[in-house]
Amino acid sequence: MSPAASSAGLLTSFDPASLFHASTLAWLLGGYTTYTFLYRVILYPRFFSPMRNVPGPSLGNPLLGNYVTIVHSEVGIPMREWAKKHGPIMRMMGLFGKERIIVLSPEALQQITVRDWLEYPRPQFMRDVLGLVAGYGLLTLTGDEHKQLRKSMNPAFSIQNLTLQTEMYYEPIETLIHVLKERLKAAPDGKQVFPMYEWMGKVTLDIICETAFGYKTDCLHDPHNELAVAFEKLLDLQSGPNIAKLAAIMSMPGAATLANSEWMYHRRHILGKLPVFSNLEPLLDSMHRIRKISADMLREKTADLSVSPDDMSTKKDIMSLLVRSRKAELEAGASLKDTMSDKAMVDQVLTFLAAGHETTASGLSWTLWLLANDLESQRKLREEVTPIYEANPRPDYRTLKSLNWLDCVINESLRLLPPVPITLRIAEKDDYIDGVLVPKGTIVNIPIRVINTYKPVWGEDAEEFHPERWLNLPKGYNSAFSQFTFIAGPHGCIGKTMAVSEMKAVLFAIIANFEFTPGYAGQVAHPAAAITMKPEDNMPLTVRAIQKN
Ligand code: HEM
Repeated sequence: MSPAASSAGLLTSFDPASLFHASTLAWLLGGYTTYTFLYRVILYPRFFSPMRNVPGPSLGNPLLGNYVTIVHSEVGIPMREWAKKHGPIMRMMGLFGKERIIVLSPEALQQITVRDWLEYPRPQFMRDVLGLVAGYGLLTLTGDEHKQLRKSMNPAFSIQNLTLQTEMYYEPIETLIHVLKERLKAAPDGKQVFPMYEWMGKVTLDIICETAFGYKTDCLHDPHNELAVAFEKLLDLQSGPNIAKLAAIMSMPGAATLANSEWMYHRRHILGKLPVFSNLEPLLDSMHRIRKISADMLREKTADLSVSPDDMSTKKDIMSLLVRSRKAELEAGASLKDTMSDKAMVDQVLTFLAAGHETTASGLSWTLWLLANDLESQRKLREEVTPIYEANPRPDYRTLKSLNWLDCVINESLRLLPPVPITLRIAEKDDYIDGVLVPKGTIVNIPIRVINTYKPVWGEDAEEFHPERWLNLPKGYNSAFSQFTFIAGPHGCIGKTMAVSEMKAVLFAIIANFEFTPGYAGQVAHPAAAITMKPEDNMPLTVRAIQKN
C-alpha cells in the first residue's frame, strides 16, 4: 500500500467517538497536563519568557526554583550575594517555574512604590495573611479605599500628636529600668544575661497598647495579662515555615473568608486536630481575644463623654483620636454609615498593634546587639545621653530628635538590620522596569536588607556597623531610596516617625542606666525571618548597671 493510501485509510477509519473512550481521554488529559507543566516549568522560563535574559542566579530546582537556597540561608543573604554578581535588577525562580523579579535601583523603587503604586499592590496571598494576623486595614486595602483610610489616619501620626504621645512612653520605660535593676541587685558581680528581645517585646507592647488605645497591659510586671498572653501566642506562631504554610492555606479559594468567620472560630478545635491546619487554632483564638479586648476598649471610649471632639489634653491614644473625629463628623451632620464603623476602628487599632510592636522590639534588640559589639559607639552614646538624662529623664520629642549620635546609631542599625527585611508587590500590568519587560502577574521582590547594604551606594564597608557614616553620607546616597527600612510612597510605613522616636526614648534611657556586652564568648547573631526579622535566640546580652559617681 502506498503511503498516501495508508494515510487516507487512517483518515477514513478515524472515528471521533473513539476520543471519548475513557482511556483515550485519560491519555489526552495526561499528555496535555504533562506538556503544560513542562512548558511552564522548563521551557517558558528558559526559552520564551521576556525576562529570560535578565541576569540572576541559576534557575535552581525545577519545582522549587531558588527557594531551596533561600529557605536554608539567613534572610536576605542569598539575594545580597546575587546582587553583588548580577547588579540591581535580577530574575529568580519561585515555585513551579514562576519567575520573580528583584529590584534595587532608586528608579525602579520610585516607579513601583511611588509613581505607579496603584498598579503594584501587595499580592493577594500576602494581604490575606496580614489580614488574619494584623486586622483588615492599611496593610490589606488598596486603591481608593486605602487612600481614604490613610487620610483619616494621618492626624494620629502627625508631629503634633507624636509630641503629645512621647510622654506616654516613659512609664513603661521606667518600669523596665526598675525591674532590670532589681534583678541585677541580686546578681553575682552585679551583671546578668537577659534575653533582651523578650524585654524589648514587653516594653514595646506596653507602649503600643497605651498609645494605640490607652490600655495598660503592664506586662513588664504582669506576664499573665490577657492581651500580652494572646500576643505572645500569636508571635510564637510567626516562624518562617508557619508563615509559608499560612500563605499556602490562604491561597486556597475561600480560605481567607472562612478563617475570618465566626462559624470557623467556633469550630477552631477541629483545625487543631488536622496536622496542616493545626496552627490556625491558636491563631484564631489569639486574634479573637485581641479583637474582644479592643472592642471593649472602643465601647468604653464611645460611652466616655470626656472624649469630646476638641479634647486633646486628656486622651492622646489613636483610638480616642478616631472616636473624637467620628464624633466631630456626626456633630457636623454626617450620617453614621458615612463614618468609620466600630469594626473598622477595631481593625485599624489591631493593625497598629501588630505593625508597631514586634518591628520596634526587633529594631531595639538589633541596636543593642550592635552596640554590645561596638563598645566605643556605646560609650559615645552614653556620653551624649547621660547629662540630658540626669537633667530630665523624660525628654520631649524635640530633645530626643536633637541628639546627633543617638540619631546616627539608630539610622545605622535600621539600615544594617532592618526589622522588615523584604516585601513583595505584584505587577498588575505588563510593564517595563529598568528597561526589562515584566509581564502582568509577576511578583516583584523588594529586598530591603539588600538595598540598605548595596556596596555601589554605601561603599566597601556597607555590611559593617559604622554610625559615623550618617555624619558624612556617601555621594550615591538617595534620601528616599538608599535606606529603605520603612519603604516609600503611599504604602510606606505610616508609623515611621513614631517608631524612631519610640526607639530613641527607650535607648536614651537604657543606655544611661546600663552597659551591654555579648551574652557569651563567640556569640553570633541569629536573624530569623517570618514577617519581621527577629533574633531567633531572643538575643541574650550581658547587662550591668552603670554606677553613678
Ligand atoms: C522599626 C519599626 C518599624 C519598621 C521597620 C516598619 C516597617 C514598615 C514597612 C517596611 C512597611 C511597608 C510594608 C509593605 O509595604 O509591605 C510598613 C508599613 C506599615 N507600618 Fe511600619 N514599621 C515600623 C513601625 C511601625 C509602627 C510603630 C506603626 C504604627 C504604630 C507601623 C504601622 C505601619 C502600617 C499601618 C503600615 C501599612 C502602611 C500602608 O500600607 O499604608 N509601623 N512598616
